[in-house]
Amino acid sequence: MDTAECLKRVRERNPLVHHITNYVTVNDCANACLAVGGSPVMADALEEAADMSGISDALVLNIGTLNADKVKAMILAGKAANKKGIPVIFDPVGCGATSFRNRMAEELLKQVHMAVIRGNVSEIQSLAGKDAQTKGVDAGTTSGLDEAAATAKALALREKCIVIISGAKDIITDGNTTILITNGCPEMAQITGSGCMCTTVVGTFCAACSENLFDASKAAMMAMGISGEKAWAAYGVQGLGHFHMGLIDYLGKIDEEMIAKDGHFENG
Ligand SMILES: Nc1ncnc2c1ncn2[C@@H]1O[C@H](COP(=O)(O)OP(=O)(O)O)[C@@H](O)[C@H]1O
Ligand SMILES: Cc1ncsc1CCOP(=O)(O)O
Ligand SMILES: [Mg+2]
Repeated sequence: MDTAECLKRVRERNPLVHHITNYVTVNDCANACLAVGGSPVMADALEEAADMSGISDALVLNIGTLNADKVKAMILAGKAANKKGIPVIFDPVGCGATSFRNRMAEELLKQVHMAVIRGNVSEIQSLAGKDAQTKGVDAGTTSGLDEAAATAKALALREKCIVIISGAKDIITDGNTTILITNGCPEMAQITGSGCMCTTVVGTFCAACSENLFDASKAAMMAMGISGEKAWAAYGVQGLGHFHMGLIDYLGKIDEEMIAKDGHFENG
């Protein structure tokens, strides 16, 4: 499925995307989902997490501000999502920073089948069992592109899922096919929420195009990167606050023509 077709489907289908996410960027994620054409719902109560996933088209699990109860809700929602056959998209925020986070992330992978895992390089290295240090929620340890791609592939094969490492070039792999998205701009790493929004956008595209999660992930990462480029060009001069809002503006403005013309990738 080409990228323009993926975007068209998101807008036609207006999928419901259940999120259990952090309290730092929750509003950014809800607005990013709406802007690209989805319908977000944030629900983390133990009493309703499974029911909400039961009426949704995808589930996004983001451990940015985790606690023991939130993880229990994630497991209930994740199992309901797996049972229903909707994709679960996992953002292992801060994995590699503390042992609690590492243990909880491992537990989630044990209990729930994730369709897509999206994180920065040290988060994915840590999840893959490599020695990695995450600086709070920011990529700590770095790695060459080839080494990062090898780690992503190994994790994708181990978890039977798609793995995305975001960065200057975003790596997307299912363990067999690997591509690099070259859209985006360095300033995206300067605002909190660009990673979380990426995961939300991936979740929204996967919800609408669940028959081809690789193409959906590719289109979603392109949409995010293109929106970042255009927002920086339009609002960067005014500063990071305007850029932040501009990113959501462009997630709403992006259309089939723009994604087909401005989306760039290389084979990995
Ligand atoms: N140096 C860079 N050049 C281009 N795009 C970047 C760069 N750093 C981050 N991005 C983009 O910013 C978004 C968030 O990625 P990242 O900063 O790795 O996530 P996180 O916030 O989870 O650490 C992605 O769309 C990614 O492509
Ligand atoms: C700062 C922070 N602290 C806990 S979650 C969070 C937001 C992380 O967002 P992102 O991964 O998109 O930078
Ligand atoms: Mg992040």
